[in-house]
Amino acid sequence: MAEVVEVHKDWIGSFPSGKKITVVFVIGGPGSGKGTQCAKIVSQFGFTHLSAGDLLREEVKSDTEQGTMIKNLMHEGKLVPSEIIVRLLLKAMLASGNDKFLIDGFPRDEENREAYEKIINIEPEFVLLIDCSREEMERRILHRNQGRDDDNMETIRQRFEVFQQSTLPVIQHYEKMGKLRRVDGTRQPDMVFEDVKVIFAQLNTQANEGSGVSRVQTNPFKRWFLDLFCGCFDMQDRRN
Ligand SMILES: Nc1ncnc2c1ncn2[C@@H]1O[C@H](COP(=O)(O)OP(=O)(O)O)[C@@H](O)[C@H]1O
Ligand SMILES: Nc1ccn([C@@H]2O[C@H](COP(=O)(O)OP(=O)(O)O)[C@@H](O)[C@H]2O)c(=O)n1
Repeated sequence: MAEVVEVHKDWIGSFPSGKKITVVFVIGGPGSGKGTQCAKIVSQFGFTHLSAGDLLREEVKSDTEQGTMIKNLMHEGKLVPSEIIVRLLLKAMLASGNDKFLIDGFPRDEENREAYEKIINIEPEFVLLIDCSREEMERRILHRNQGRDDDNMETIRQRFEVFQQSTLPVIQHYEKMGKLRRVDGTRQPDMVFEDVKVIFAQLNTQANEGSGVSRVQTNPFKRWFLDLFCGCFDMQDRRN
């Protein structure tokens, strides 16, 4: 008789053990340009972009009780329970097959962060904060024209409130850990990306240094000096 294996109903899956998974959180006020910068990061650095807001909007389309609950909370500019968003993130991460993730619009509060640590628990490499003035964010949202139910003055006010009250403690947490990377998001998108690029390029350098790639290969000057030095002593095969 076949053995009956009871699978826990909430089980989503897990990453293969030993595989290095890179996570970067992207946070900022509503309309600060998170989605805009994430699109640029994806095309240049090969990350999978997961927008917490987009995953929730997708869930709203499913005609379920949970979908209706999420729809109402988003319409009011309030946060959806953390466990829901963390499970949606994990599902999307596993489905992507990638190992580099940009998680946009998350964590929005300490509860989000704790649920992530409990369920996914992959330490972010760093947290990119896009800084922008409230007036500029408001102007951008009101011109966004994506037909979003929450892009109206009353909901925008509540979303700013949530950012001030709930997201700032998360920012302070990562700042204390030395993980916060702040960029000035009030400038044109390409100008903002110039700074973002420098931050992500450092991540690539760290990865090379931590992998089997020779450190010497990452620095052309060192490479040139060692070639010269080794050439003098006929050490061509031992230089790395
Ligand atoms: N640096 C920028 N300067 C001017 N407009 C921007 C900039 N970044 C984004 N936008 C525009 O502002 C709106 C909000 O940007 P978006 O990336 O959707 O923000 P978020 O994901 O943070 O809510 C969009 O219409 C976008 O095209
Ligand atoms: N971690 C998250 C992210 C978004 N959300 C909900 O999704 C809404 C839209 O988030 P978003 O990231 O798409 O948009 P912005 O407010 O950043 O423009 C928020 O106002 C929340 O209602 C959430 O509850 N929890």
